[in-house]
Amino acid sequence: MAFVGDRPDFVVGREGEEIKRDSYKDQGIAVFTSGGDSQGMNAAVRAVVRMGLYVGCRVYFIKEGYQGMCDGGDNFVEASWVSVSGIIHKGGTVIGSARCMEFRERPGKLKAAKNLIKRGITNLVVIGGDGSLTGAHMFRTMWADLLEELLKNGDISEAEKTKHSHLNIVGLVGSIDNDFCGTDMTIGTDSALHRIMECCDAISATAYSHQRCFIMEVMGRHCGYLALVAGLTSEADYVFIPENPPPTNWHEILGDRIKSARAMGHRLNVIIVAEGAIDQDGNAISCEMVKKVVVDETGMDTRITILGHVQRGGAPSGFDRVLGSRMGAEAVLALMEATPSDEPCVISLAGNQAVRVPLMQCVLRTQAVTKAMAEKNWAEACALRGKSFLHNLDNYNKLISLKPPQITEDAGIARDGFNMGVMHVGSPCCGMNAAVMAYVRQCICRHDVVKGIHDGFEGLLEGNVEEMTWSQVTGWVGQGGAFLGTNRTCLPGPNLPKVAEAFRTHKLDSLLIIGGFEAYQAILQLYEARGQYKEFCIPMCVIPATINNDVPGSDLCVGVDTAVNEITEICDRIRQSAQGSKRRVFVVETMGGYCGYLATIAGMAGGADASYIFEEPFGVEELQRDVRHMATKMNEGVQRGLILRNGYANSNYSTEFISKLYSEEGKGIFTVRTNVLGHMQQGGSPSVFDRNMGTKMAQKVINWMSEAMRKNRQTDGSVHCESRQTAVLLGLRTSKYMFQPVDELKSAIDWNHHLPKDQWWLKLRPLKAILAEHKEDVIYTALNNK
Ligand SMILES: Nc1ncnc2c1ncn2[C@@H]1O[C@H](COP(=O)(O)OP(=O)(O)OP(=O)(O)O)[C@@H](O)[C@H]1O
Ligand SMILES: O=P(O)(O)OC[C@H]1O[C@](O)(CO)[C@@H](O)[C@@H]1O
Ligand SMILES: [Mg+2]
Repeated sequence: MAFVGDRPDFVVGREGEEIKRDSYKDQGIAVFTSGGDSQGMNAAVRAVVRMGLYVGCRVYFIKEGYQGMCDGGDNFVEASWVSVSGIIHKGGTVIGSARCMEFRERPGKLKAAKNLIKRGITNLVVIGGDGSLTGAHMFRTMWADLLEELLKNGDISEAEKTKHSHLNIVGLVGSIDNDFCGTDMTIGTDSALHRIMECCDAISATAYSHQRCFIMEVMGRHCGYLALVAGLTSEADYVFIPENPPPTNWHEILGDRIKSARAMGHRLNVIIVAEGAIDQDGNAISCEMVKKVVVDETGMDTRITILGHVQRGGAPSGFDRVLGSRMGAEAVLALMEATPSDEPCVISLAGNQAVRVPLMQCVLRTQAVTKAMAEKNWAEACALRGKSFLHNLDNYNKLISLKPPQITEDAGIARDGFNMGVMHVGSPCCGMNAAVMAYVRQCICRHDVVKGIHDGFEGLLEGNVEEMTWSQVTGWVGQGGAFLGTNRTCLPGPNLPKVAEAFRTHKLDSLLIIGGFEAYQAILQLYEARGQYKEFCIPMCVIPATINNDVPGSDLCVGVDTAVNEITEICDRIRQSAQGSKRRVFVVETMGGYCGYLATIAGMAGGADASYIFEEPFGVEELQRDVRHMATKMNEGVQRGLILRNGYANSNYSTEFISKLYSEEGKGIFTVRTNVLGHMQQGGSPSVFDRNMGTKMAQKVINWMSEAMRKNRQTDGSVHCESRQTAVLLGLRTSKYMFQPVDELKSAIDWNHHLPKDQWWLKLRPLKAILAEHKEDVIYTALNNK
C-alpha cells in the first residue's frame, strides 16, 4: 500500500489499483476476534476500523466472537475512530473473544447468517487461530445453503437473499500458537515468546542458585513452535514438541544429557515441554513424566513450572503491534477489492511483506498437519509446518548436538583446523552475544579454532586475541551487550600495515565481523587493500548488528527488534505517566543515526501521532499542520499525544525546537514534556527475535565460511582468495538470507549520511499516517512522493 503520485488522498492497493479516500462509501464491514485471545489483536482491530473508515466504510465490531455473531443484539456495535483510541498497547482483545460450540452446528450458523444479513453486513474480517479460520471457511462454503434455508423459514426476504448472496471473508491469524500454515508468524506469537523468555530468564536465576533442574510447560495444544523457539533461545537442555517426538529411549538420552551437563560444571538445567508433547506412539508426555525421569535417572532437585495463560497476557510486543496494524489495513483493502468469484483469503506475512493467501489452501494444509501427526508421519508434520519451523528445529538439534557430552574441551579436539577470527565493530547491541556463541560452538565442532578478537581493531592491534572455548560462551545467548567488546572508531583503514601484521601473527584464515555500518566499512577497507596485503585475501563476512538498522544489504539488523521493544515499552510508560493529569504531549527523541527506522516502527507500535525522521524532509509547514492536528485531536477528547523524533532528523528543527513549538502553539490546550531516550535503547535483555536472528545468521556464516576456506586452501595449507564473492555481508532481503559482496553494496549507499539508499520500511509511513489520522480535513503528504 502506498500513496499515489501527487494525490495524497489516494492509496494504492496491493494489486496496483487506486483507492481514493471514501471510495467505498457506506460498505459494511464487521470485525471480530475468536478463539484464544492473543497480543496484537487490538492493533489489528484498530487498523481494520481506521482503514475501513478511511475508505468510507461503516465498520462494526462483533463482540465475543462467533458467540456474539450467533446472539446478535448488543454484540453488534458500530465503530468510530475514537472507539479504538488507546488500545494498541493493551493485551487481549477489547471486543472480547470466545470459543463457541453453537457456531460449530448448523442452527448456530443460521442464526449468525441472519444477524449479518439484517445489518447489511457481508464483509467479515475474522481474527483468530486455525479453528476460527476453519470455521469461517465452512461458513462461507455453506452461505448459499444457509440463505436458502433462511428464506424457506421466512427469516429473510427474497430481496435480502439476492442482495446478500455473496459473503466476503478475509482472515487474520491471531493466535500465540503459530500453528496456521501459510504465514511466517501469527499475531501474538512474538509477544508470547517474550513472556516465555522473561520467565525462562527468571527461572534460570533461581535454578542457578539452587543447582536445580526446571521443567517448564509452555502452551501449544498441537503445535511445538513456542517450545522449540523458546528452547533454542534459552539454551534449554531438552525440548519436547508434538511434531517431533523424542526417540523411544528418551529417558536415557535425557538422563545422560543432564548428567553430562553437570559433569561440565553446569549449575542448572531447563527442559521445555510443549503442552501437546507426545511420544512416538502418540501418547502424551507430561511435565510430571519428565520430572520422574529426571529424578530417577539423575537424582536431581527438580521443579515444574507451568506457564499457562501468562503467555497470552501482557502488553503486545512491538512486532505484534506492527504486524496487527499492517495485516488489519491490508484486510480491509483485500475485502474491498474482492469480487464474488475471488476465493476468501488470509493476510499473511512472508518475510517483510503482507501477502494474500487463499484461505482454503491454508486450512487444508493446517488440517494436513493434524492428519500427518495422527498417522505418526513426523517428518511430514514438521515439513508442513513450514520452512521457519524446520529451520528452528534443525538449528536447535545442531546446537544441542554441539553440546557435551559428545564434545568436551579436554577431549582432544584436533588443532589442525582453520583459524577463524571473530570480532565486533560498531556500537554494542542485543543479539551480538548469541551470534558469537553459535559461531564459536560450531567452529569448535568442525575442529576449527576460533580467535576471539576483543574490542574490535583496537584490541587486534594491542594483541587482545584469545582462543575461545566451549564453556566460555555458555549462557551468552540471553545476554545483552557485547562480551567480546567492541569499538566503533578504530577502523582498519588508517592502520593497514599493522592490521596485516596482526592477521599474520594470528594466522587468520577467515574473519567474521558482527557489527553496524562501521563493520561493513571495515570489511570494505580490508577488501580494497587486498592488492597491497595478501593477509586480507581470506574469506571475510559481516553480520549486520546495530540498533540503527542502517547497514546496506539487509532489511533488518540484529539488535533492532530489542530496541524497538525498549522504545515501545518506554513510550507506553511515558504516556501512562500522564494518566490523570491534564492533556499532555510527549516529544520523545530516539537513536538511529540518520536512519528513521526506530522512530517510524516504534512510532507505529506506540500509536504515535507523528514521527519526524531525516528521510522524510519536513519544515515549518508540516510542523504547523501537525501541531494544529494535535490541537484538534485534543479538543475532541484525546488526552495524550506522542511525537517521536529521530535524533538526526534535522539539525535545525531539534527536539528542543519541536517541543517549544508544540508548547507555544498548544498553550491552553495541552502541555509538553520532552524525553531523550539515549542509551537505554541499546540495552536490556535481547528479544527472542534478536537471539534467534543472531544464532541463525551465525549458522549460515559458518557454512559459507567453511566452504570458502576449503575452496581457497592452498597447497601449503594457507587460505588465499581474491574474488569479490569472498568479502561479503549476510543480509536478510524480503524473506531470504543473502551473501552480498561488500564491494557491490557500495553504490547502494548514501555515503554522506551512512544510509542505504533503498529502505523498505519507508513504504509503511503512509499507513502509519492513516492510522494516526483523525480529522477528515487533514491530508497527509506522503514521503514517497517528495
Ligand atoms: N470446524 C469448525 N466449524 C465451525 N466453527 C469452528 C470450527 N472450528 C472452530 N470453529 C469456531 O472457532 C472457534 C475458535 O476455534 P478454536 O477454539 O479452535 O480456537 P482458534 O481459533 O484455533 O484459536 P487458538 O487455538 O489460538 O486458541 C470455535 O469455538 C468455534 O466457534
Ligand atoms: O484459554 P483456553 O481455552 O484454556 O485455551 C488454552 C489453549 O489456547 C491456546 O493457547 C491457543 O490460544 C493453546 O495453546 C492452549 O492450549
Ligand atoms: Mg487453534
